[in-house]
Amino acid sequence: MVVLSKPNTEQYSCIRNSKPTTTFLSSIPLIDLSKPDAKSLIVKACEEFGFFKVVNHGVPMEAISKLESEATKFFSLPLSEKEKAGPPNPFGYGNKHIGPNGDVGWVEYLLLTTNQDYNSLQLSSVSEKAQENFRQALKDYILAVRKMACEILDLMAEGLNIQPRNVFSKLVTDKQSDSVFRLNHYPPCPELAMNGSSENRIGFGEHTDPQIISLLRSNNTCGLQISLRDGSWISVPPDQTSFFINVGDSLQVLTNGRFKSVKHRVLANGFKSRLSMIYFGGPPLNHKIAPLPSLILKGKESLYNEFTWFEYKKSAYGSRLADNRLGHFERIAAS
Ligand SMILES: C=C1C[C@]23C[C@@]1(O)CC[C@H]2[C@@]12CC[C@H](O)[C@@](C)(C(=O)O1)[C@H]2[C@@H]3C(=O)O
Ligand SMILES: O=C(O)CCC(=O)C(=O)O
Ligand SMILES: [Fe+2]
Repeated sequence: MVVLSKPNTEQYSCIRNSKPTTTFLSSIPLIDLSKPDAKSLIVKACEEFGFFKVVNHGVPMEAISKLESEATKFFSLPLSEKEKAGPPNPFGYGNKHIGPNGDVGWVEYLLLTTNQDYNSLQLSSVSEKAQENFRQALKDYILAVRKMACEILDLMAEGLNIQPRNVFSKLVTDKQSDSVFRLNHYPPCPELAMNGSSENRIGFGEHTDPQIISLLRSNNTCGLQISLRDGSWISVPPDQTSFFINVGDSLQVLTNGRFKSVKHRVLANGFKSRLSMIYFGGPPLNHKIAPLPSLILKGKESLYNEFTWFEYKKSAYGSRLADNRLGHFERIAAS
């Protein structure tokens, strides 16, 4: 069992009597990637929610199970062993502290750059063989999930009627792509189990993802919520056989606000641990991000000032999780 060092309960955000947090949205957009209507349904989902669920995704169940089992082994190590892979600056093992600006959550994680030479990744002092198994599982999984990311990004371009078809996917296939991979482990939170109270505790605080696209797979433990435009929070029923896709801030800009970067968060659970694996597809650091000209509608203007991914990341790392990071780059409309 993973024991997190004793929490200072004051640090954690609790949510009581907020707008409904337990509603399960019966209609989270569901996309079957093998169906011909996938592209139009993806565009609709990105416009309405910035979020959808994918089946027939092509990621082999074997790659998923292998990584899940390696990650479970890693998070089961004693804290002192895991800490050998930390602190996260920004990459490495982290525990409760998220990012450099004081955010905390009931979570431990491993954050990696996908450009990493995994052979140099020292995960802990466990045997070389065990480390090699973990590295291989990471490589296989990331390769498969990046393929799916490209397929989805190509379908988005097709659905938006823009060319070339790889206008979005080429940013994540680029050798210099600044993509990130994250394993999050949310241990059961004993206080929630004891109280039997209606209180919730934050596992991972509300935020939008800064990159282009995020592909999330979790075990069967609930906790993920998305925010709707009216400010209400919707619980996403877990499904370990599917993937959940988020539009990131950069894709919102590339589409001039047509696709919405979805605000989301994770609530801790009193009884079950949650394990999630997220691939964040990002562009090369020097890539200039601005609305694609073909997506600026006639008579409309760009809603954003151009910035490089490096500039956006730098600004993001100076922000708190819940901050509106895109706000700094919004263009003030000329009156
Ligand atoms: C508080 C922070 C953590 C974060 C960097 C930031 O300063 C603001 C964005 C956060 C986020 C959210 C999505 C991803 O999990 C993440 C890796 C990312 O790219 O932006 C995290 C950052 C992090 O945990 O380092
Ligand atoms: O762990 C999860 O389920 C989601 C976490 C998340 O949103 C993130 O790491 O950016
Ligand atoms: Fe996220």
